Amino acid sequence: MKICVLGLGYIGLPTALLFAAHGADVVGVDVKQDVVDCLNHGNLPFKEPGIEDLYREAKDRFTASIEPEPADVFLMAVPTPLDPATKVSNLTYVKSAADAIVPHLRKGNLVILESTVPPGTSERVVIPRLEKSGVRIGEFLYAHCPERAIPGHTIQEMSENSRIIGGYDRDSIDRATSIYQTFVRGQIYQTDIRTAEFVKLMENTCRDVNIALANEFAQLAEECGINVWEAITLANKHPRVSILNPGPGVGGHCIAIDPWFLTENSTRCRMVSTAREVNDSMPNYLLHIVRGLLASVRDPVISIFGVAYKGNVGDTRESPAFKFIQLAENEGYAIRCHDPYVSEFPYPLMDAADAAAGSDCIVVLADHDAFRTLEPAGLQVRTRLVIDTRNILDHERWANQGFAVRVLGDGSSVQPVPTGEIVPPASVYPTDTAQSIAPTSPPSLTLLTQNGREGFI
Ligand SMILES: NC(=O)c1ccc[n+]([C@@H]2O[C@H](COP(=O)([O-])OP(=O)(O)OC[C@H]3O[C@@H](n4cnc5c(N)ncnc54)[C@H](O)[C@@H]3O)[C@@H](O)[C@H]2O)c1
Ligand SMILES: CC(=O)N[C@@H]1[C@@H](OP(=O)(O)OP(=O)(O)OC[C@H]2O[C@@H](n3ccc(=O)[nH]c3=O)[C@H](O)[C@@H]2O)O[C@H](CO)[C@@H](O)[C@@H]1O
Repeated sequence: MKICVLGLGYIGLPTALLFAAHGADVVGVDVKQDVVDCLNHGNLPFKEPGIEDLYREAKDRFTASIEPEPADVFLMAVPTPLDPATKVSNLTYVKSAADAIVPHLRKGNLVILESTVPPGTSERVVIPRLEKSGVRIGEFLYAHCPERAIPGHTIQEMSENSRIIGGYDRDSIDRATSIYQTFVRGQIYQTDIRTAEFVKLMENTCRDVNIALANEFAQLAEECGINVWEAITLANKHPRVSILNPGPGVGGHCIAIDPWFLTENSTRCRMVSTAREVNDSMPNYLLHIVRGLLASVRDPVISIFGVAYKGNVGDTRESPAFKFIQLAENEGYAIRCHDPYVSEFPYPLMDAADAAAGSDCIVVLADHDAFRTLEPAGLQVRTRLVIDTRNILDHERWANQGFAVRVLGDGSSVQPVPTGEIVPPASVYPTDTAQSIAPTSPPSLTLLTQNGREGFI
């Protein structure tokens, strides 16, 4: 069996390699020549746990190309971004991938769309484009098989998660099921195309709404003068309550985007868009906290630790860091960034010591494991203040080094501690040096447990 996978990004590449490692001949197609060259030279274009081992297993049956080739199965895993101005899905890449399949489409072929799309996209947009080949739907098979794997555990989850397969007809569903069964060990659930499109969006919208609730609880807890992390831990002891974690906002290529796909053709949705607004406003709320704490500091410098959209990934797509930096710069704060997982970012990335040098406030935005054990002893800051938006630092360790620790969602008061002797280095870059930016008294450590997550009862 030959499979042609269009789009060799975070989803398409691991999927292509899994098919190849399980016996299919796979040609992976990407419009980016550097991605194709990178793979054909035996290198991988991004990091993800387990991908090197998978590549070694798959490489004899995998080649990369800039152009699609005739195949038994065509699988599209191309981007489906959101237009930031209109909050409407941008289907350009899906359309161009479908058009690229057209010259090669034959009777009996199966076309699979893995990209996340608004309900109805397959029937209204993709299938009619594929039919321009002269082969009618029914003569070729079609399925929408949305991906559910979570970045950071993509390869493990691609094999172990259950999957939804929505097919045009019985043949489409059965054929797609048998192909995924080559490597999927989770249950496969079958349905129609539009339901599969809808289910994927419901899953991510559900998570977004629940994170928004946690973010609102964090703000309410601060008003009440209590610690939301302890409160969530206790509330989650209820057998039917499972509150998520607050944070600096929701990023990534999925959860910050997909709820808009669900609602773009509806006039009825209030909860979904309100949740988006709550999560999108978290960088504003965070800056409000910073502003209060640094009110008396002249020429304030903020050091951001963690610009990735979440912990332990190098992906910065839709990261709340972008909005926080933009807002802070607009108010005259100088920004210095550190992220041990990210290699490319529109702002210069520094090591922890350089990023903290002369800083008035370290703001932890991403919950990288590396930050849990971060040693503050050598950091030459000007004001000993750290804001932990993820409740992941070892607060006692920071407090022992004289830092005031402000935890998002903890309403106890915190006073920054000026060191008096440290000045910011001349290298603190002015506010306009980013090349471009995407569209985008001593600390009151009232946490009752280490990181306040478990065990206080
Ligand atoms: N990243 C995730 O964790 C995740 C999880 C579930 C679903 N999804 C969905 O999967 C889809 C792909 O996401 P991703 O994160 O892999 O995107 P990505 O940006 O990492 O990769 C997409 C790749 O497709 C290539 N491409 C664009 N147009 C093409 C074309 N016409 N032909 C061939 N290649 C083309 C791009 O150059 C890029 O390398 C999106 O719809 C996304 O919402 C992503
Ligand atoms: C339903 C679901 O699980 N879908 C997953 C999701 O993957 P993801 O990596 O985007 O998801 P998250 O890990 O939730 O991160 C999103 C953002 O929310 C922040 N966050 C998270 C939890 C929390 O309690 N508090 C927070 O503030 C976090 O920091 C980050 O910014 O979409 C993929 C593509 O569709 C899916 O395939 C994948 O299954």
